[in-house]
Amino acid sequence: MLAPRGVPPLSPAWLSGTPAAAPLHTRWPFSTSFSTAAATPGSGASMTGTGPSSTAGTTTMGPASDDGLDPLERQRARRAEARESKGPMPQRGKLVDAARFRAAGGHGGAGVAAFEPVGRGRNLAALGGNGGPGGDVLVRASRDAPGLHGIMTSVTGGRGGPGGAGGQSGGRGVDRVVEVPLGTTVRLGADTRGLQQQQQQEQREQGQEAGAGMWVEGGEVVWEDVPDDEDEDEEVQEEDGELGDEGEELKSSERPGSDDEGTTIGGGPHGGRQDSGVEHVVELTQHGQELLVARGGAGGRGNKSFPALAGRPAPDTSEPGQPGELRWVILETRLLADVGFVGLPNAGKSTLLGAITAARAKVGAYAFTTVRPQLGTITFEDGSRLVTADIPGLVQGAHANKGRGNAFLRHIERCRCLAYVIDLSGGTGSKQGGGRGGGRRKAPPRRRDPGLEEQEAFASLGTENLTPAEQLAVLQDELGRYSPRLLEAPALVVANKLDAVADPAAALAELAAATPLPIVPVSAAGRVGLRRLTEALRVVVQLGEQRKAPAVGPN
Ligand SMILES: Nc1nc2c(ncn2[C@@H]2O[C@H](COP(=O)(O)OP(=O)(O)OP(=O)(O)O)[C@@H](O)[C@H]2O)c(=O)[nH]1
Ligand SMILES: [Mg+2]
Repeated sequence: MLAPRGVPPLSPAWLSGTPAAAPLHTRWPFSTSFSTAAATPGSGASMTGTGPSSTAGTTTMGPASDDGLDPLERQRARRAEARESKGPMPQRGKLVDAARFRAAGGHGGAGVAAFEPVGRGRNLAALGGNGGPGGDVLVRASRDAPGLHGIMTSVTGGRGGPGGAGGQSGGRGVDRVVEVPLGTTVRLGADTRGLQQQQQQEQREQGQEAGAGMWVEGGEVVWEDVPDDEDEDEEVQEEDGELGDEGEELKSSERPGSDDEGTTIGGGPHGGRQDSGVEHVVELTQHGQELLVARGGAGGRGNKSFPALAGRPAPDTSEPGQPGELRWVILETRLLADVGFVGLPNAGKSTLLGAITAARAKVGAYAFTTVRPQLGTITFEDGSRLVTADIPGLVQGAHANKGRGNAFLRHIERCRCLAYVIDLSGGTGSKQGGGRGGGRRKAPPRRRDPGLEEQEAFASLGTENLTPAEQLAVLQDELGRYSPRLLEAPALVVANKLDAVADPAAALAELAAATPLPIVPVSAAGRVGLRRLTEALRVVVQLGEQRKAPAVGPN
């Protein structure tokens, strides 16, 4: 079946006043010549893929000294240190547009009881210092944060240092910062530790708990009913475990307005269902904007801070530090990637993602090998980064939800720029080329998702029967019918499978005649033209940003 004609012409307004009919588009600041002989693996960009990188604690700090801590507290400190030394627990490289982590303010340092002889040694003065406050956990918006896919599952502020003899106060615990992309919505759950303490306080006030309070034991104040935060930690850890290989990515039922894919957030930060217990919703839009999500606990008082009564021995009372706030933090971002790969099934999108980033998306010579968007990061020599998303293949009728097209179109909507990935060998009758599996077609593996059976019914709608220009027409038609705004996104065309075409120049010229968009010829499998492609993607994103600039000004 041929693609529908009469696709609305793309407006190349963002490429000011340039001719549209050149066979290869020379207006780009990179060369459009190509050679099938010279493989250009990678690019000036290094391929960092989807590795964890977005969470940045400013520093980590174990307990400075356990002096003055009781054995239980020392054990906790050791365990906390061991947990810290394990480093971040990255989430897997697949799409994450919502993530959740547990934020725990650092435990306050213990105050100490210490004495100094006064009056020819006959009396003792109390000189035990206060413990330092625990470090806070903050969420900071950064234009360099690649996405939410590297967020740690649990972030704990540094522990406050214990007070010292001689009246010295303990040091402040180190703050931990989680970096998120601009436009991330942060939803803060209730402070579970605070709530627990509040409940216990209420129970005490109602007299249900006789004898609740504090007493001095072995020179230290013991608080009755202070919750055992270590046990609480264990509970949370178990909960982490239950999330299994989904990491902390939210289940769709936990997200406001999420679709069956579990990846799209509808209704905006305030439009969706409120998660129970969620107290605050804040959107971080400015680079460097910070939100304190869990405050560190107060340091305990040393005995120098307790009143000395005349004629009585110096007070030997000191307090342990207070635990920090503990709450779930839910992060959501609407922007999925800088560039989305849009193409029919089998066009080679996943192969391309794997070739220009370190992401290892599954590749197969059958339609719908990719069932969920995959992310990869290109890191350029100057340190700048681009996040690319491999979106599952679209079929004709996607706008009417054929082949689960709506879910995929929603992902496309959330990409800054688009790269139409076209199989240059399509519709030529040639049987070479990976589009046809290089002659060997693998059977689709068993998949867990029952909805995919429907997709398999569309397996014949890959690139096989359509010429490059027809593929592009189908894609643009589907995007335009779903949302005309999608056709205004900055875009380029990636003419893939160059190696599988007998006369690439003719095929490219034919494609160029059908679109004003820049065309970058590549062979993802042969690793040809990849450097030029990554540079071109960077230009598209930059041009998109320039174009956007006046639009965001005051109107
Ligand atoms: N000859 C040739 N084959 C390629 C090239 N790029 C991809 N292929 C083959 O094309 C087939 C489909 O590749 P994928 O990367 O899985 O295609 P896709 O667009 O991700 O497909 P879906 O996930 O189903 O949408 C595989 O057999 C690849 O080996 C290329 O540059 N040249
Ligand atoms: Mg794929």
